Amino acid sequence: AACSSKYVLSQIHPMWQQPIAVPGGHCQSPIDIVVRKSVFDSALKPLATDYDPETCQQIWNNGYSFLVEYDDSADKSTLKGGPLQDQFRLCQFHFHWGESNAWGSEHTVDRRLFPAELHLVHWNSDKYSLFEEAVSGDNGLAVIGVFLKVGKRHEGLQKLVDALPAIRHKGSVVEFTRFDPACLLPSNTEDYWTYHGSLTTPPLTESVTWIVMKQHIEVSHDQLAVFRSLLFTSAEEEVQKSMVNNFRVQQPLCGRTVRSSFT
Ligand SMILES: CCCCNCc1ccc(S(N)(=O)=O)cc1
Ligand SMILES: [Zn+2]
Repeated sequence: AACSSKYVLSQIHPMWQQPIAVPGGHCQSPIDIVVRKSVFDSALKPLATDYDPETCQQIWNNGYSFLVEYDDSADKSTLKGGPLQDQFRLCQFHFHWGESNAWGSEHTVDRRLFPAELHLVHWNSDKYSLFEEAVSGDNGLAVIGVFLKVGKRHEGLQKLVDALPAIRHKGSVVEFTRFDPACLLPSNTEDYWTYHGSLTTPPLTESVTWIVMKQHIEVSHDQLAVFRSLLFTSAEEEVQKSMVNNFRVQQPLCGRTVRSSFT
């Protein structure tokens, strides 16, 4: 399945701008990871993240999710190793979640749904000079996916949760500094699945090396409830819609192989 990275036209579903069908896309994301069909690859290395909290700049509501954005004008917060040959720069992270704890993740593992999923978005700074170029370029992006489960309170996440009421509406931005995203990674960063896919929201370009961590992180019910207090809508809109179920439906594998770094 040749994974092109050209822009693909997609039908936009009124509900959540949910692209439901993507003609011409054979490497779309997210997918269901069928564990027994994944192929162990001993050449896969542990992830090597090197994030500088000083590059953290702002947190904002873009009407799909909330994003924490990093200064990616230099190689200061980087990702290497894993399945990657090149060096990638962190540009942002965000989440996807459900209206209930029963669903919300984009990827699934043997059809198992998680209440939420974290995406750490990086672009290939060996090949490209801007995120916008890498978005539609081959081997342009690397996204780390981390599943969230409801359990004990995540102390590192709380600083981010406390900032959310200030960005309730679409388009709101507040300064957000000195946040180390490494605190959101699971303790085990050796075990992951990896496959070639796409962005899960427009432009849906097939430029992503996905790295989905096997180990989840835990957050409390109350922390996740604050995610759901965000709104899809801007302050001016008369009907306010709560920001929930901002995940894309699973896409066909189209013959792709999912590799695992563990047996
Ligand atoms: C050209 C401007 C694109 C902005 N948005 C990029 C984008 C979309 C989806 C994902 S995801 N959900 O696949 O990680 C990451 C980044
Ligand atoms: Zn995402």
